[in-house]
Amino acid sequence: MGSGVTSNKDKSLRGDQLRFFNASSLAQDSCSHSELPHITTLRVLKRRLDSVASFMSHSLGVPLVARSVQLARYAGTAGERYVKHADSGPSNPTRTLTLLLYLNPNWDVSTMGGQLRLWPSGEDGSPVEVEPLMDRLVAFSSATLHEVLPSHAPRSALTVWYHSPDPDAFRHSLADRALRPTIEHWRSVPASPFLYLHPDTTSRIFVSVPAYRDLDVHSTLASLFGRASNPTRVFAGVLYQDAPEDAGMHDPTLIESWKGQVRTRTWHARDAQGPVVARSEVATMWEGEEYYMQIDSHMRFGKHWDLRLLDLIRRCPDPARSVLTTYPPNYEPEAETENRATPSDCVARGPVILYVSKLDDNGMPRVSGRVFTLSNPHAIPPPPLSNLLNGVSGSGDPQRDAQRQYGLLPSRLASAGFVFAPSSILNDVPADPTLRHLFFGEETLWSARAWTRGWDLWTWQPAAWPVRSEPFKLDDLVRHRWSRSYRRTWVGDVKDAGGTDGDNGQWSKERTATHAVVKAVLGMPGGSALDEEHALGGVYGLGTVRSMEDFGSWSAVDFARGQVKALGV
Ligand SMILES: O=C(O)CCC(=O)C(=O)O
Ligand SMILES: [Fe+2]
Repeated sequence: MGSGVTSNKDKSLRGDQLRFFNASSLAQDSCSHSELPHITTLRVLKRRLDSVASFMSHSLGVPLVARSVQLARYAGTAGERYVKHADSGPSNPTRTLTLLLYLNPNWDVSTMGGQLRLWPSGEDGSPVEVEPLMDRLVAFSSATLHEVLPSHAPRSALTVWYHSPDPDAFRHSLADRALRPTIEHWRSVPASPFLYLHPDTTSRIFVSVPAYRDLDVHSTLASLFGRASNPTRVFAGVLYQDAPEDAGMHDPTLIESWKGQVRTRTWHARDAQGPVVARSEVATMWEGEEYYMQIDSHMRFGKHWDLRLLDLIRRCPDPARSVLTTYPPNYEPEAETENRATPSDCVARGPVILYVSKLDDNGMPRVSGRVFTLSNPHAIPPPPLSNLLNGVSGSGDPQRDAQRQYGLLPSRLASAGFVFAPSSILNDVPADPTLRHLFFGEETLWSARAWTRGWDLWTWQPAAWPVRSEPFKLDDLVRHRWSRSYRRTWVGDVKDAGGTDGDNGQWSKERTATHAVVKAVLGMPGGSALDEEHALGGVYGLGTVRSMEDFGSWSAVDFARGQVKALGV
């Protein structure tokens, strides 16, 4: 297979040590036995680069073939560097596309240097710099001038060069087209290639789990801890709202290994007052963990979900004021396996876009989620893929950069069933315990409170994530069991007890009063008078950083008129 280690004679021009592999033999299993584990890893990484190249090849209509694979290591002991050069030239006329994947955990550019500097628009244009962070992928035309700045720590990268018969055609179609992807193209993108595992090794996560007579809650916890990279830094607060006949429903052995990290409280199901009140109760079990995650009691988690969320939030333009949220895809417990990836998981889905679909009969905004497609009128355009072409430069617009570089998409609304945010959100936008018996309406109200207090809402593209031997299955960060038929529900129990919509009992009265508060805070018709807590700037009211009018435009709801606006594409 590959040749041995080589290096350049003139270390001042190029100070790295190199190992080359033939792109096809890498794919064909012709290496020595002792090398096999490394080759397997390389193969996984290379396939990841190949899928990016294949996307670009399709988008631009230019065939691209992987020729050579290079592992390069700058020892970092003597400021090793690589001076300005292009990867293609007379000796390499068909080299077209350079894809680089950095393999440097814990890279700190302020002490280690080692940036890749590129001149995407030629030597007269301004250069862009890319930090060689773990798992970061950079793509550029091989004709682009670039250099590696002096490295003061060991710095490794995998490079694959792709060749085409006509590199100029490739370059020009890159330049001509902003690469506005069609949905077919976009769906074939291996999600965010920029996921990197530069790990946050200290943050703890508090997970809020209100449970109503849910026999799935311990399996949810087992998945939560079992699939985390660092389960010892995960803590759960569980509120069981159970009836006496539910005794024995929760198998303690499922959470035995983590019981020191599970804080519990139990209410009689009869005393349940809906999810918002339950979330408010669970919040009292928080003990200062840095992050807050709000989930439902019937969820499953993807491998390394903790690291992945910590990574994602760090890449939001304002990580301290950002909320990651989504309506997760469904799971069926019957289909659960260790790997949990089903054939359909191999198809890249778009991100889920949340929007207010209607106001219901009680005037409560209903939130819906749709998988993004270009034809979906509720869609926010996907990140343009031009970032793949000329290095990952900052555009000066942090929102755009987040979108472009990391597959983050701004979200109009937050879902109640999945929120991940710095735990300061617990102080800033606490669950409102006065919202008794509220079900629909919670999400829009909480979103408005968070947004007007300056919190940004984000969702993400589902990522291709290497899972065991199946490198490119989509392993979702989180899944949710959408069917309610397997369990008692709070709404169902209330109805059985006579608390239906037409009922004149206490429950209906209280719920109507709650709806009036929701409407009042949101500035909708039919609201009640606002008390101090719910007034503008009050603990359960709107914030003053952004206006409700702007939230209306953002979420496409005319709250004052009580109308849902049509969303433009
Ligand atoms: O490692 C890098 O950032 C770039 C390396 C490079 O330019 C090369 O090996 O040709
Ligand atoms: Fe290079």
